[in-house]
Amino acid sequence: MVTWNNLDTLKSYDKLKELKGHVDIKEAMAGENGAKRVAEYTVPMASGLNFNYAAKQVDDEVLNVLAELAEEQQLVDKFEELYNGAVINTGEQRLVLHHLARRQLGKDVIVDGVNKRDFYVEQQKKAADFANKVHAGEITNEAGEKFTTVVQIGIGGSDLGPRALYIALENWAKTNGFDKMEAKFISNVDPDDAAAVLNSIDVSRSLFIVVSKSGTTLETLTNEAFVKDALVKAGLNPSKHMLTATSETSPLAKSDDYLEAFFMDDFIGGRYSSVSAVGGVILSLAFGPEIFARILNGMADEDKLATNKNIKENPDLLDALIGVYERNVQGYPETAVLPYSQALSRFPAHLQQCDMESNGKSVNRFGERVNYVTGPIIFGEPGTNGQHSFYQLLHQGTDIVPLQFVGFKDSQIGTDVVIEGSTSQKKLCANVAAQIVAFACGKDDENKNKNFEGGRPSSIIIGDQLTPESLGSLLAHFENKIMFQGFVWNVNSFDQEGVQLGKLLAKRVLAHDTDGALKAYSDLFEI
Ligand SMILES: O=P(O)(O)OC[C@H]1O[C@](O)(CO)[C@@H](O)[C@@H]1O
Repeated sequence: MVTWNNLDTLKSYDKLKELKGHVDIKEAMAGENGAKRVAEYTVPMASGLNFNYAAKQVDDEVLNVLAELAEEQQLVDKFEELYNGAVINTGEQRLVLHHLARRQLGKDVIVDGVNKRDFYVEQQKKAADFANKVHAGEITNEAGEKFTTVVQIGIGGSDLGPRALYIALENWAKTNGFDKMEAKFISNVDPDDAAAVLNSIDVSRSLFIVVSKSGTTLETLTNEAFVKDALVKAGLNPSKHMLTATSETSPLAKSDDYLEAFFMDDFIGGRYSSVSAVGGVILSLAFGPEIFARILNGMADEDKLATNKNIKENPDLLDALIGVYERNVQGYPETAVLPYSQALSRFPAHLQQCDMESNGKSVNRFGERVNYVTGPIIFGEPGTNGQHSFYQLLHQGTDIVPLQFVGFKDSQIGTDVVIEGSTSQKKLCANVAAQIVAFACGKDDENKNKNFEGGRPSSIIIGDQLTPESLGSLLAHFENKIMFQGFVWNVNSFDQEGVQLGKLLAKRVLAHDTDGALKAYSDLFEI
């Protein structure tokens, strides 16, 4: 049986606070010591990935206390409660079942007589069957022509994850013959977003998936109407081009305006929903069902590692614990995710929602304000581009920002060129290796303007190539890291009350039900 306690009630946390500044990473990474750490401080992940934390400010003493904290806070036990169907989402009194959508880790989870694993598998098969019929030309447009393009209409978790995963594999799919359909995304209520996509495709050959778990999101419903208007103006019947992915209780579920409806339930939160129909329909249409299945397999293999109570064999838990040490003991408010892979260009954006909408909380799961900091600010861009953008601050700024690099030995397309003795891929990898050492070890210079203090922590997740499996394992790693950190902070990582007020005020503006500052700002836009 688990107990839910605040971080500052734990004896291990008191011990951890005593270890502030305990490791001078500049010293620890110098010379051959550094080489030994790089070899020692690494944990295998799934799908051939490895989590290397040599440049993080930890040693065996810190790691031992982190292991005590994991045990005292019952982190893996709480994960087991979650995947066995406990009501972990206390804010909405819901189960949290996104792991079950990729593979069953524990017991059967039965809700209202329905086996939830069977439900998820059934919806994945429905998406696969539909996609196969579209690819085979069995489902066509009214003129009998094959559909060539699929457009997802959604926002937040109904956009960010699926879009990041599509972009991550788009070139891999083209290189390996899995590019079945072109995919596009409409998310913002800004009319230019939808108009630009509509202007870039042949709407007569396009399918549109209206993706909204709630079925009530203003931007998505507005963009659905925007697209329907374009279809009608093109002389097309929208109901022959529109699909929906929504919860069974949403208003969209009852509409017959759709060629097909795919369902998710209330137990997979939007920011964790790429494994549901939210990601499954568009990825199965774009790449084929087997590729979506391979992503899920990569996720499931990483989830399995997360059930290990030995933190040195559990990369997701270890990364989470080091992040708590950096946030709550070292006092770093931010962290950056820096993938040295252009294909992961939207992955940091997805992690911003996944992490900050999960752990950006100041009350615990019982509604009591906590007296310690919780979720960090997440940002990031692919390398090497970030080096020409915000790395100045990362290297010489007054704030220390812990860094999370991701890198691959091989590119996806394989086209490369040797210039001055090295390929572009080698240049990319050389840069990320160099950055880790530059941040950790710095460079002494009498000219303080040219001095690099070093002592700036980073980790790297490194793999051979970004494939469906390694992408899945990478995504699961961060999802599980966020979950474990939420357990440490005793917050509910699975609701999002903080996004509701803005929506309500926007509705008041549009209904001209405003006063005070709200009216004044509305007047500025002549609404
Ligand atoms: O899928 P829906 O219900 O349209 O919600 C879209 C997004 O809006 C939020 O509810 C708030 O940002 C997210 O949690 C969610 O992913």
